[in-house]
Amino acid sequence: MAAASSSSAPASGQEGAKQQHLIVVSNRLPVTIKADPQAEGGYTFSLSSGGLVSALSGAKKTMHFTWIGWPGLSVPPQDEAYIAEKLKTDYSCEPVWLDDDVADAHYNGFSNSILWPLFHYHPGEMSFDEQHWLAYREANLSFAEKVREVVNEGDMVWVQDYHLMLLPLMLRTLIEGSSLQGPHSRRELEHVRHGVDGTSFLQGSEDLAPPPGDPRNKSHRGGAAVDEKGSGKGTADGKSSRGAIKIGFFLHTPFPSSEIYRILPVRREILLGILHCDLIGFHTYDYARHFLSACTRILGVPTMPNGAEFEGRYVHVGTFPIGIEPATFHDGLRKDAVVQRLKVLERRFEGVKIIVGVDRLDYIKGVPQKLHALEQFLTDHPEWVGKVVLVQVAVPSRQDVEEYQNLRATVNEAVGRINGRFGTVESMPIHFLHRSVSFDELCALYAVSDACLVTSTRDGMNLVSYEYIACQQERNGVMILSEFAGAAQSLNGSLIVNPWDKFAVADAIHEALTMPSETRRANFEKLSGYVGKHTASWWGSSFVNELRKIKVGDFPIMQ
Ligand SMILES: O=P(O)(O)OC[C@H]1O[C@H](O[C@H]2O[C@H](CO)[C@@H](O)[C@H](O)[C@H]2O)[C@H](O)[C@@H](O)[C@@H]1O
Ligand SMILES: O=c1ccn([C@@H]2O[C@H](COP(=O)(O)OP(=O)(O)O)[C@@H](O)[C@H]2O)c(=O)[nH]1
Repeated sequence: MAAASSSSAPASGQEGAKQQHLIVVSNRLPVTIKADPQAEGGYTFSLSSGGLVSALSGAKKTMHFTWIGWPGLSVPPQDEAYIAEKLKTDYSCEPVWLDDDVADAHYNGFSNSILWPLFHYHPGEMSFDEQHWLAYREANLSFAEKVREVVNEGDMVWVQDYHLMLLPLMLRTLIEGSSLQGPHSRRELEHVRHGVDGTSFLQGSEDLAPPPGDPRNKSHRGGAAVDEKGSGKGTADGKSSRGAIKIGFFLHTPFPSSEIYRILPVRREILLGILHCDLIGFHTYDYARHFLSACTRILGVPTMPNGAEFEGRYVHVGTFPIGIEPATFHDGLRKDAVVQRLKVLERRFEGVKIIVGVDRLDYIKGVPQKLHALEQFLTDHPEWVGKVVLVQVAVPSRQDVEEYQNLRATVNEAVGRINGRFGTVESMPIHFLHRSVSFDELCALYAVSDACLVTSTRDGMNLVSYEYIACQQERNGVMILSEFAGAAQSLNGSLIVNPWDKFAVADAIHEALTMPSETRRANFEKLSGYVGKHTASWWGSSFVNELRKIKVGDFPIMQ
């Protein structure tokens, strides 16, 4: 652990003593850094917008706060200190530097080609590769070492998302020097800890090292050694101080049914990784239930509806549905530029109904399903041809991963075919934008649209649906929402659809376009009430307050 003076926490004084230190750890830092020879120090820095940044703005005001993450670029070693200093001073951030190949295999490899498809029920897209697993382990270890540098006893560490599922386990072992003796850990921790040559991210725990010649040393779960830095610095300072820090974890994606989850070759290791938390959060009750049932079936861990007993501790499990800051969109809609843009769009589409779609171009977003449903709708209702358009923003995403390149070709083909079939010289049914749009353009697009269509085949939450509602005060447009998005559990007042049923989605499009204004108003009131209350900052403070309240060693249910 850090000496108090090396942490960004106040070293002493009354305020420092009172304020609790919250350390948020996410794969990416919320700061965009760009090399710019004209800028002071050779780099520009800007705070990214996004759910997590808004969600934590409340906590930042009342707590001492540090954000740890990968800065998203590699720089010459001599520039690292300048960037780190700037991040610390201006943004309370601490960078984790990763080698390019480790960053690539961790993010594009294990995170986005293994965990992402599996967690979104696409096992066919999953390509397990032992080098990716090793990079995942190595990157998680680099994050753990950075946390160890800044953390102090009594701090809360909040780990974000599927990129960092081994981190809680590594923090317990590196920082607290405990928890390696339990019956569940003994076997699988070896797989996380030991490489082909038996090197470990810990020293001094040789009791768990596979003996030389042990076949596990050749297992895909072992593999290349953690580098010198990792193996050398990992000693837990000889301390055994369970409960010295509180650890929370939040998963932004779905947690799949255990029948899907158990496909993962390292299924035990990943579960053990997060079971070393005090609090684990999910967007929905279903995801929490799937996680608990995976723990029981795969690890034999005793569970209750709100937690699991793991190695003498109670791991609390809860649902914390994320939200947005609607005020940001309300303010956006008042901007002159947005008001003007809205007028232009209204004139351009006079007499035409607009359906908006905004998705990263990801196979989980069900864009082909959306296009097929629109095609079905225009086939069933030719009277609407020329009177309705789908404006589909498809934000390029993860273009280094093969499945995303294939998806782009599929979607391009479908757009071309449908526009070719239903288009006229005057109008095309689909306006397809394969790029991101500015915040102002997004506000205007949401506000001008009569319906929003979300057809994700799986989606942790889906914030686009919240943002659309935040922009519908005037128009009271209709939200058509996939039952497979986490948002469907909360957004009562939407038309809920099965995106795999193109006839049902086509019917919902018709219902949306012909819905009486009183019904739209009543639905909007319900939706807007929910979005206005369950904001991003509400989410952030709910989780942090829950973590703060937990007493380590408490067994609330099982006592
Ligand atoms: O930017 P990427 O690394 O490609 O990741 C994509 C997005 O992942 C996260 O989204 C997830 O979290 C959302 C908020 O909890 C949730 O609504 C959505 O269903 C998840 O997919 C992240 O929050 C986004 O910023 C990333 O763009
Ligand atoms: O050009 C765009 C269009 C949208 N978004 C934002 O991307 C986020 C998408 O979040 P969501 O939860 O719907 O899905 P995710 O992409 O995180 O899986 C929303 O906040 C959008 O406003 C964006 O960054 N650029």
